[in-house]
Amino acid sequence: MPSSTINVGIIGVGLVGKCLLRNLSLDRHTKAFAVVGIANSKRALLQDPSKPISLGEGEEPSGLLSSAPALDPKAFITHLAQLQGPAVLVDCTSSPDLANLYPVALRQGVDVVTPNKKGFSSDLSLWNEVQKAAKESNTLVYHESTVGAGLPVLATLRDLVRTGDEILKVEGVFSGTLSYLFNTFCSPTTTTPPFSQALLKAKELGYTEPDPRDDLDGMDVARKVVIVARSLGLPLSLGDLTVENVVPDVKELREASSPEAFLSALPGHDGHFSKLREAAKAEGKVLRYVGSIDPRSSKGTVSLNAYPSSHPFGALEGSDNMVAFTTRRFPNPLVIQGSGAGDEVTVFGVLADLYRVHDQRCTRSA
Ligand SMILES: NC(=O)C1=CN([C@@H]2O[C@H](COP(=O)(O)OP(=O)(O)OC[C@H]3O[C@@H](n4cnc5c(N)ncnc54)[C@H](OP(=O)(O)O)[C@@H]3O)[C@@H](O)[C@H]2O)C=CC1
Ligand SMILES: N[C@@H](CC=O)C(=O)O
Ligand code: NA
Repeated sequence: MPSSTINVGIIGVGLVGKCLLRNLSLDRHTKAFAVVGIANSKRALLQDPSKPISLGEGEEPSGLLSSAPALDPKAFITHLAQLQGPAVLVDCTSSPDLANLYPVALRQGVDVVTPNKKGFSSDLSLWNEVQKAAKESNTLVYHESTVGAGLPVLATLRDLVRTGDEILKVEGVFSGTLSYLFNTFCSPTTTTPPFSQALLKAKELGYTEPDPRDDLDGMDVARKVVIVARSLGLPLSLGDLTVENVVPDVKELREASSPEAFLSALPGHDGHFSKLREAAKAEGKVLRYVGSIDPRSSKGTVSLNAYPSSHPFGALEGSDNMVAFTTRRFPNPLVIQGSGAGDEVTVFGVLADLYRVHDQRCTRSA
């Protein structure tokens, strides 16, 4: 009897994972997906597909997990592998340790869908191992939300590459947080908040990484640039990129002992960012944090630049990302634009990936 339902295990039920669980609890998705496991960093609830886990109105994942046993990530994967029918591990953490387990899941026949950038931007050996494990075990890996949240950046790239286009340049505003920060902090039309306040707002809106220093030091954008480069077939790693850290070079910020210590020291350095803004303004420009890849030279850069407001990057608003692919077919670049951070837009990409798996698994076995 062909399966029409995919068993889903979600590790990480914070901002993104909780929003995913809430979406998967809606009637429109329950025919296609049964949530058979959820976990945070401490506990895991495993369930039979006949009694899928769902999150009702007003319920919190912490409530569902309160009396669950301790998480053993390998046992979580084995639970998925042993169930009847196709299964997907959805990693909604930012943990490198879980990313290291993707090959283990794939080799047990469990597909992987994730917005976690760590696994695809860290050691090239892990990237290669993931591709090899997926190929050899005929399993699937999708990670659209690792770049531009749910915006169809990687799907478009895959189509461009697969259909034989030649990518000449990829350039973009890849961070929802930094886009929001510089769009509001450099707004020529509205009263601008101090930089540190804009960051707190970005955190409140769910745009930042669990540790906002990962956004400000450029590493989040660098990871996205590496993922795009590798998706293009370039063997780039973080160490190959030139990355501009926007955190002022002072000990209390660069060596802050915790995210909280960093956030409480930042207001003392608002003047640093105001000076940068005023210098750009004096030239009629605004600040934007941009990543670019030149496939011909295999070089990638991530930096804070000044653009006139008439430039497409200069005209961005809110948390918008903008990714421009200049290719042989598209000498005037193919441009993707839209909100690049936040729970709903990230979950859009994760759900779209889950439906990609569903299309292939449930058609294949039918
Ligand atoms: N926010 C956004 O706009 C976007 C986010 N992403 C990515 O989505 C992922 C999740 O982000 P977000 O939901 O904001 O993060 P949160 O910090 O809100 O949630 C993280 C969750 O992962 C759990 N967790 C952390 N480490 C482990 C571990 N080693 N094993 C098991 N569980 C663990 C946490 O558990 P506990 O509560 O117990 O600590 C928590 O449930 C990140 O990789 C992020 O980069 C991607 C695109 C956009
Ligand atoms: N912190 C990230 C979230 C999405 O990847 C960002 O701001 O872009
Ligand atoms: Na995306």
